[in-house]
Amino acid sequence: MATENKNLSTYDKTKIPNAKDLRFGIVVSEWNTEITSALAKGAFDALIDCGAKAENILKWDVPGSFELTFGSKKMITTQKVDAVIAIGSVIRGETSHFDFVCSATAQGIKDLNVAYDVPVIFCVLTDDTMQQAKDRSGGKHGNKGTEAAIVAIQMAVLGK
Ligand SMILES: Nc1c(NC[C@H](O)[C@H](O)[C@H](O)CO)[nH]c(=O)[nH]c1=O
Ligand SMILES: CC(=O)[C@@H](O)COP(=O)(O)O
Repeated sequence: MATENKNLSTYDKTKIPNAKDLRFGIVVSEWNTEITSALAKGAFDALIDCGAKAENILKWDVPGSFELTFGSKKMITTQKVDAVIAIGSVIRGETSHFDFVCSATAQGIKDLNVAYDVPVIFCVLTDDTMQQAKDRSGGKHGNKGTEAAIVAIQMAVLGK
């Protein structure tokens, strides 16, 4: 289902585990900070709405989406967190650099989920235009940060 047919911000709180005892890391890329800041707010607000304590949410910034893998690994290996949300916004430019950044970031985050026992949630927008990014970070399609927060809670309690 394409995003245009699914609002990214809708969730049924009665079906989400309470996050009061969970600790979260949020690693945020500074590229396209207008977008990534909105995604991070959406994620933070949703975690709080689902019972998480503000003092149990640790936020780090990294330069770009390519650095999300290292930043998330550092978070996992040095901090006590039950899940990490990796937030980025990659917007296509004139060259193929977009493809390399998107692929490397997706593969890197996937690799972390294989190598470690802490879920890392892929909250990286990969858009052709700034408008598409705005639409998915609090615009007409909702906020992918909200969606990522709900996934983080669900994955943090999986198997427990
Ligand atoms: N063009 C975008 C980038 N590029 C920067 C890379 O992510 C990386 O920081 C650099 O290659 C140094 O390693 N990053 C984004 O997050 N979004 C972009 O649109
Ligand atoms: C995703 C990118 O790295 C891209 O925004 C860089 O732009 P360009 O391909 O025009 O150098």
